[in-house]
Amino acid sequence: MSGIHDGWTITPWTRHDDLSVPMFHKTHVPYTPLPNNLQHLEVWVPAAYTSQTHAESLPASWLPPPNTTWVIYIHGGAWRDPLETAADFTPALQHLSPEVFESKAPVAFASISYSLSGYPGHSTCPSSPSEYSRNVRHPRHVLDVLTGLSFLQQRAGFGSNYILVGHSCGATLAFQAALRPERWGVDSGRAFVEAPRMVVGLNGLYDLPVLVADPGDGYKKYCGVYEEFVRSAFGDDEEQWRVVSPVYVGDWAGEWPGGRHVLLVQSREDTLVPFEQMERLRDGLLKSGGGKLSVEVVEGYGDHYDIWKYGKQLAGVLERAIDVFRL
Ligand SMILES: N[C@@H](CC(=O)c1ccccc1NC=O)C(=O)O
Repeated sequence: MSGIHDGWTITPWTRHDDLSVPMFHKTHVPYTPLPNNLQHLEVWVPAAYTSQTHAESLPASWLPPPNTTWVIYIHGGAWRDPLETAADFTPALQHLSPEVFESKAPVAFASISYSLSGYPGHSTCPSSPSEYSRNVRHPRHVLDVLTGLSFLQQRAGFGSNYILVGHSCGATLAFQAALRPERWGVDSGRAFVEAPRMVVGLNGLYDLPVLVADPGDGYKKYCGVYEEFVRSAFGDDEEQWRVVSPVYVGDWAGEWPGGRHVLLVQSREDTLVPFEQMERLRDGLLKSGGGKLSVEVVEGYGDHYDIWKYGKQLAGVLERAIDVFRL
């Protein structure tokens, strides 16, 4: 694990003083042995948790303490837009209140990049058929996320002590990643991945058949776009669209036994994702989540991308999530 091909040790820590508190950052850490262009992740750890608060660098092999709670982000972009990346998490890290780090329980952050589906019609960055990282289909997206989580867990040893946060299709992926991995064709004997105790969904896509067929007033003009990206990511078998949608999970308590908290954030001003997507998942979680899963809904504000673009709103959501998680 610590050989020369290990993605953790080949990637240096660099110090960043432009975030809410000084942090050490690893960028583009490959989480699989022969990574494509998108199979990498970002890591940030507050400098206060190192023994050298004022140091300019750390040994690349350094790891935060094993009792650290991790907050791990999955970006959106309809499973296909290369302009949304793991770096979308940065504005939130700039806006977090420094008080978050005054607790004795340390917090670190990661953001996972993953392979995308084809987007030959992108206005500025069309995919070409030869780009391996931009021509995958489900379950590759969620398997990449699970591989990234497993990579981090094997190194940093945090187990289920983490909050998985996703925006838009990243929220879909976060809930998929919380379910038993066998669902996505992972052999449980080989897949060392522990589910999160908390998932935070931001302006998420949770019911793909309804999104494509009947998204409601104000959203019908996007039916063609929804259908195009759903077909690109999940293929033409409409039964599959149901199988992959979190809304149709019949037994949350059984499929995510370690789940303790869900926080759903949706803006009514979101011009791309109908509010009803969140309401349908909320109802499903309340119905079969069992006694151990708490579900909280927060109304967000602004348009679809505003929540992460102007990091203040996402920072507030993370502060709330960390508070609930620590209860
Ligand atoms: N920028 C994306 C559009 C997009 O991300 C999107 C559009 C409608 C509903 C949800 C979306 N994103 C979810 O991840 C694209 O060009 O496909």
